[in-house]
Amino acid sequence: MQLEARKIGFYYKKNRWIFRDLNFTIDAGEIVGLIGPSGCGKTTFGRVLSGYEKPQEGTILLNETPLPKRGYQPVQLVYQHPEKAVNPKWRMEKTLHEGGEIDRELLEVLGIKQEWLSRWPNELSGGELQRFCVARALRSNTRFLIADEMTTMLDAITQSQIWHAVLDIVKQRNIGVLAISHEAALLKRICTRTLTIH
Ligand SMILES: Nc1ncnc2c1ncn2[C@@H]1O[C@H](COP(=O)(O)OP(=O)(O)OP(=O)(O)O)[C@@H](O)[C@H]1O
Repeated sequence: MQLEARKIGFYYKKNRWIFRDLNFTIDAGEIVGLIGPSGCGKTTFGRVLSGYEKPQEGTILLNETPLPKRGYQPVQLVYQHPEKAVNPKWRMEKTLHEGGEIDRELLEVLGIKQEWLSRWPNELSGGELQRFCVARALRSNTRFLIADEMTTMLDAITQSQIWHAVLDIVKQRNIGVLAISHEAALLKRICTRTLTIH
């Protein structure tokens, strides 16, 4: 299984390219770091790679096939602000169901307590909420995970617990991960290779 960005170009404002002619490939089971200065386009790249934004040029291919237009997306994105990624009017159980059948074992690995399922998002800490976003993203048919500053706002212990769980799961399921982060030390610890955007 391979996720490929082939000659992609993207802009928000006509002809003001954020990137162009960009090629990138990640294989199943790889954990690739992406680092670079603020504003260089890392988040934009993650959004294009996961199918949230459509590039003006080039294609995103999963095993040589374009990403599905609808239905469950095999490339999942988890970003920095879990509070913006969940519906504030849904209890956590419903949010989890958005990702399909609830996998109890996954919840346990991620340290999600049963009693949190009946809570509203604003009744959880940032770290607790992020665990739900990770669980929702790691449904059984997820093949690649884009983790965009996934643990940046969390304390060191929570950061380490979440990454520990994620690395366990992706290893078991041979999921590829693109980890976007400002933290070179974190990327050095978890990644098989790291790319730097200048
Ligand atoms: N929705 C948008 N509309 C217009 N311009 C945008 C939009 N989102 C981002 N940009 C611009 O695109 C450029 C790349 O932004 P992006 O968020 O991808 O960078 P980044 O490398 O992830 O930055 P950071 O490390 O600060 O998160 C920036 O100049 C930003 O101002």
